[in-house]
Amino acid sequence: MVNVCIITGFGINSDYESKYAFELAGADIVNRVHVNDLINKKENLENYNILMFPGGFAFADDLGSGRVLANKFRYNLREDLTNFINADKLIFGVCNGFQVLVKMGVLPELDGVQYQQEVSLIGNASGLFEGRWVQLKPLKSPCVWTHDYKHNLEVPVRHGEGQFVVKDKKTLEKLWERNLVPFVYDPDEYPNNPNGSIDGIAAICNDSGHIFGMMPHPECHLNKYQHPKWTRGKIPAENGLKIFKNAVEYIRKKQI
Ligand SMILES: NC(=O)CC[C@H](N)C(=O)O
Repeated sequence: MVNVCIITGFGINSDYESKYAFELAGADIVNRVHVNDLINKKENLENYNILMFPGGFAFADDLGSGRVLANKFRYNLREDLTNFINADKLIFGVCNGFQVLVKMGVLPELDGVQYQQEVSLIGNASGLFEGRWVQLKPLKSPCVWTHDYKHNLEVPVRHGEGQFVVKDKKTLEKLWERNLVPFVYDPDEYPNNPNGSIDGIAAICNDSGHIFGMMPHPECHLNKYQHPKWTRGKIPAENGLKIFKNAVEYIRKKQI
């Protein structure tokens, strides 16, 4: 069985699209689960094998996007999350969800999960909220979620704090040495790189390829009708649905 837990509550707004993406991808159970229901034990992560943090404005981006929700998990659900990660299950964070994962310190977890932040996503270099479709180039990586992308992926961005930064040069070197960057903005220049991320980094994964985060929204490009040029231009060969299908097929094969 492929059972997906999609975190919701407190200003998250891409949970329904994310649920639909996993249903299209063939998951068996896809539940939107309020973070408080996990904390109050009304729900339990051990009933799931895929966990997604969707986009939105959790806690209205107070203290910086993703910070409060990251702390809610880090200080109330650390044991459950660690068990989930150690069971080789899959975790995905999109936009606000990506911000949560890096600020919780579980991505990229270069020296094992220690809940210590190693990278961040800060205010866009433009100082503006950026919203548009962008091109991403897939790169070789262990990422389960981006397996077998052969063409540039076109997906929308909509964020104010998407600038990927690292705590030091060593961290950046490790990300490249270990191929932990599954997507870069291509071309790596504004406006296609909407936020000024270092090296055009749009997404990162951990060494196992099970934990993955990206700023653009693949759940908003699941079919050609969502693409802005579907009535009058060339539709890209691949869309965001493949990310969700890769995850569902991985779990089904591994029966985790
Ligand atoms: N669409 C989103 O998830 C936005 C993330 C975050 N609120 C930001 O503005 O950067």
